[in-house]
Amino acid sequence: MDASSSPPLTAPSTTAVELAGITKRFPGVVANHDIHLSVRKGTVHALVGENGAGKSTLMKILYGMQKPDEGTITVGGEQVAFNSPGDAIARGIGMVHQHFMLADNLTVLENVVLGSEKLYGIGGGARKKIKEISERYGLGVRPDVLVEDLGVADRQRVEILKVLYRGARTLILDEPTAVLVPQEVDALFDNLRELKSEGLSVIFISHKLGEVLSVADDITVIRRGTTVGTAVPSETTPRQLAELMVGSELPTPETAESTVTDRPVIEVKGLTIRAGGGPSLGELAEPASTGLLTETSAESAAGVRRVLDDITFTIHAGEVMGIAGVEGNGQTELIEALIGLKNADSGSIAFLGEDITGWPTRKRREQGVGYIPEDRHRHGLLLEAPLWENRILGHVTERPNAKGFWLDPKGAQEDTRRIVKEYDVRTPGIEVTAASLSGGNQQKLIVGREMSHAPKFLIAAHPTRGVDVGAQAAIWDHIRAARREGLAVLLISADLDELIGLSDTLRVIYNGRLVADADPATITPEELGSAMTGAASGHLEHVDNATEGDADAGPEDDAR
Ligand SMILES: Nc1ncnc2c1ncn2[C@@H]1O[C@H](COP(=O)(O)OP(=O)(O)OP(=O)(O)O)[C@@H](O)[C@H]1O
Repeated sequence: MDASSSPPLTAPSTTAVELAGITKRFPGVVANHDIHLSVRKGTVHALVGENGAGKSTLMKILYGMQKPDEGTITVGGEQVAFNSPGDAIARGIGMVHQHFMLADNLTVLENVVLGSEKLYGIGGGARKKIKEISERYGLGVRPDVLVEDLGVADRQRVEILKVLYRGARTLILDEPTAVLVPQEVDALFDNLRELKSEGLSVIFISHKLGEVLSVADDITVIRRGTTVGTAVPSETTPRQLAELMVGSELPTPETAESTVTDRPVIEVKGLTIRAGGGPSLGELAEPASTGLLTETSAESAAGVRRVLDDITFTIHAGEVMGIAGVEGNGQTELIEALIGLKNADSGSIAFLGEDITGWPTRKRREQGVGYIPEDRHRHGLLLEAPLWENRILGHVTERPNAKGFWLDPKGAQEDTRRIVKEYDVRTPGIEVTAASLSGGNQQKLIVGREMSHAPKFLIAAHPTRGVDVGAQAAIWDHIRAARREGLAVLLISADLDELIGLSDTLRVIYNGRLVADADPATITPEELGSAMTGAASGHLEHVDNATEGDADAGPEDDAR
């Protein structure tokens, strides 16, 4: 592709992109029905709607990943037909996916030029162009750092730069703020304003309606596959926007009183995992993610880096303990150690008074540990299997999926129907594959499955990621109801409103250590965000791990 093939800056029309009468059918579902979307140049245009409303489908059509059954696409005043993302890119359409697609072991420059070597070469020319784009839009991207050394927000900026490098004039951002802390969201919005001021357009998909109202110039609402209207951000409240999405009035959420007891359900003492160490127990395990942990306090004097460093906590029946932290600070390893996918180098885990440190994953699950995984595609679902088989996943030996030693498909199928109904999973049936569900509906299925086994301890990683506001409230209600019955929950979430709203106790993880406690009743998302990035805050009680509890993490502790 040639950079000069992107549309000229001064096209006569003020409309960047127009989708008209778009219809797209899948077996049993009309994903888009006569959709209209008109994106003005130099604006941020938000696309909102419930899970399964048809947002991703519409964007896949605009990005050339899927072909519409009916309707037209117009870019810069000219009607186009895309057969592939390459065609869309050539017309100045770029997409930043929710799951970043960068290669960790390559530099920023290598990642950016990969597949686009013809544009500006792979050396000086490319470096110059990257610097130029970075400066022009205030992205602060350095071409020669390794992607694995970058945090989530920096990776996102590299993704944005990558599409700009390919000549994008309209950028599609799919839930870009789901993984960012509030300060990073502000920085992203500054970047978007820079893009706008240069005449570029952004299509912004998000379930966070407050953010939508603060950043969008125009809003299009999609309901059940059809455009139901537009909203003017300055004249709309988040609640009104949600009601427009749903098509009815929203119930006011109930306020939840504390249900915390003094009965310990899970007791973790001195849990330590060194980088690269600890073979996995489960067949689903993945290699240790080192994330941001490249230096500083998690490194012992002996030079052995710890991705989890002397973690000690207790969660009681009826308690939700939230852990706040920027992604990559040890959360993944903590979750995997608790569910039995990763061995600890030292420390112990007790469940209802019994030491389960060496137990395999299946035994933990059978005894009442529920698990909503971080990455639903990798650990939560068999994408190509039907919904009812996904109901069985992780619970092969348990009722209603098994009778004695035998699988009970009928039992699983019946119960899948119940989950679909109770958790409002929008699907034409239980025989369709998990891959054909929208992202939010996949998440609802997983939450429904895990809650159905009446867990005593639930490991909930981003339980409502990608889920719309109505479904989020419903999932919170399910978790709160189980908490009243004595469920203990470890909640890890990038959504700080969720952490603050759902947690009884709140702790901050940084460089593999629990560094501070926060009171969910008084802390604000901004204060919590600062604490997560290592900054001090008056509303936090800083914890000295070494003196907490009676854990003994071993002799190497002295080295710190
Ligand atoms: N490849 C496919 N095969 C079958 N059905 C599909 C496929 N892709 C999407 N669908 C269906 O089309 C509808 C719209 O899905 P889409 O992913 O566009 O929703 P969405 O608005 O992006 O939802 P979410 O907010 O949950 O991401 C859903 O009912 C979904 O199940």
